[in-house]
Amino acid sequence: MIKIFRNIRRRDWALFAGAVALIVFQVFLDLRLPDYMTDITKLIETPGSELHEVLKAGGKMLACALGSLLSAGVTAVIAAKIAADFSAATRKKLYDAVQSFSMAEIHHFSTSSLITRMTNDVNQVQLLITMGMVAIVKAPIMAVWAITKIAGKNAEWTMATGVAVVLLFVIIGIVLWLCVPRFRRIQSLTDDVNRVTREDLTGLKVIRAYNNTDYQTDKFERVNDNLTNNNLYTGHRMALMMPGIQAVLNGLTLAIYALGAVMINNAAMTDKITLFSNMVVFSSYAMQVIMAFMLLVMIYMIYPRASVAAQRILEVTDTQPSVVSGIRTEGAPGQRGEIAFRHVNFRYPDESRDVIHDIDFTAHRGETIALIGATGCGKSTIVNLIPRFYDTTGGQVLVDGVDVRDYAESALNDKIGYVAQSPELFQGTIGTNIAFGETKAGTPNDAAVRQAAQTAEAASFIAENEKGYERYVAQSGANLSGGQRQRVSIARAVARDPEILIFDDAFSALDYKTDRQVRENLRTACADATKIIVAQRIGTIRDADRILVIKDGAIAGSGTHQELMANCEEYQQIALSQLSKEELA
Ligand SMILES: Nc1ncnc2c1ncn2[C@@H]1O[C@H](COP(=O)(O)OP(=O)(O)OP(=O)(O)O)[C@@H](O)[C@H]1O
Repeated sequence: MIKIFRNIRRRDWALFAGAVALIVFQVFLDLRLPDYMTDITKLIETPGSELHEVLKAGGKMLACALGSLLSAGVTAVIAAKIAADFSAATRKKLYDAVQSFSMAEIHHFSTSSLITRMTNDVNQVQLLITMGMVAIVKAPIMAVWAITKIAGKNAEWTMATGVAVVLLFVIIGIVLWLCVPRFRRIQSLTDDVNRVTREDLTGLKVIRAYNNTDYQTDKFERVNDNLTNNNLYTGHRMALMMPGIQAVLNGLTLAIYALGAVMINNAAMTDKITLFSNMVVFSSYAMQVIMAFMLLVMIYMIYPRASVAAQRILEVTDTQPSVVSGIRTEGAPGQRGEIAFRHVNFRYPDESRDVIHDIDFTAHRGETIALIGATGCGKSTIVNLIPRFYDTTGGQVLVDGVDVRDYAESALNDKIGYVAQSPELFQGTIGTNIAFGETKAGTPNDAAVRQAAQTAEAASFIAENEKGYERYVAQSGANLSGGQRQRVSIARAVARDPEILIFDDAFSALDYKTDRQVRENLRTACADATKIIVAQRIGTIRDADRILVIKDGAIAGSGTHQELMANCEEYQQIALSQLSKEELA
């Protein structure tokens, strides 16, 4: 827990020191109140006392109360500021950590859990700082100070206060024993609610089309009920605690007054008023002692959840990304657009077997290399190793003669234009989406954006809309068709003018005519770039310089369309399943 407080900014520690001074001042003022009360009682007891003397003592009491109020207000403002700064810094740290993660870490934590950790978990720790900071500092100071004030005053009353404190601890102990394990579960149960909600929202169309709203609703209700029941359990027990504490408080006042009544009754006439005044003063100090312990209770209520939240945050920020950036900014001299796989194997984290085996091929500058094979055979996995979404578990991937692991992340990314299987667009405009890729030369300019849109056959549909490149794109490109999204994402890759273009099944939503046209455009506009094309359609890849046939994660055949038709059975099967013999001839 303490480790997470390193995220408190240095200048906020200075504020914290100021808050501690204010809290000490506040406790001092609070504990002066009973002293002035003693003065007033003494003045009333003393014959001949003047009213203005009583008013003067009363005025001091009022000033102390107002001073204490003001200090408490300023302290609360400082605590809120420190907590808000802490949250901002922690969220930034989490964001940076997530940005540095490879797909392996993202899958390990899961997207929904990462979102809960960045929002809800940070809020829990923020709450602890806002409410707990004052309590943690104030409670011990107040308890010790108040105890020294009452110590040695009266054995019976001190004993009653001691019993009340012990009772308080017993009540709090029992409630916390029951609740802490449940507090610990709240965060993971919140993860579950987020996960199901996210799945519901992203799959809304499918859920409705399959009349499966009830199934998903059941799923949601289950996780929602788990969280609700957990909250109810802790809520009910915590609710019992407050009346318990109240009873102890009232019981203590009653005990002090009952003991006082007996003492006053047995005392000589002259001592009765002094004893009465002592009793009133003692009971106010005793209340301060109890209040100090109640402040600690508040921390106990927030601490377990905040502690779990802090652990979850630290799990993310302490995780070292499995893909670590190298330092090379350039490839081997004279090399450009060269990709070489050297006996590459790969196994996904937590899986028991390799999904690709001994992949070995070289792609030269300007070549088009295609990967084809049955679904799930490992095509995407192979191309994902080039931009280092994952690192190989055996062998080497070289770009321009240098192992991809040796490149600085941005230098490697600069060389690559990647088009994913499901095109991911961002909220903005068509123009901002195509110009999305930063390169060494900066953001692609308007001319590059327009040229890329031409190459990707996107220019015509962009021109159809009156806003053109300023047309609004919703989150994930939800207001564009599948084919339009694919064309914008192809244009985005082309606009970077990269050495290497990777198309992971990126033509699947295009009609045959557009598919052919885009490939022709790429051949001329990106003649220098090495193109790696993953595809399911023979038509998309038959003109490639080399086609790799992938079967069960290994290369089952390699050559041109003609060569493979002549000597690769797997390729022939795929080809004949899609095209007639005449078309293939
Ligand atoms: N993140 C992952 N964790 C574990 N296994 C995975 C992961 N992603 C993919 N796989 C598995 O790896 C194998 C290869 O998947 P990959 O996506 O590379 O196939 P593909 O040939 O591109 O398929 P498709 O043509 O259907 O897109 C599959 O068996 C798949 O289940």
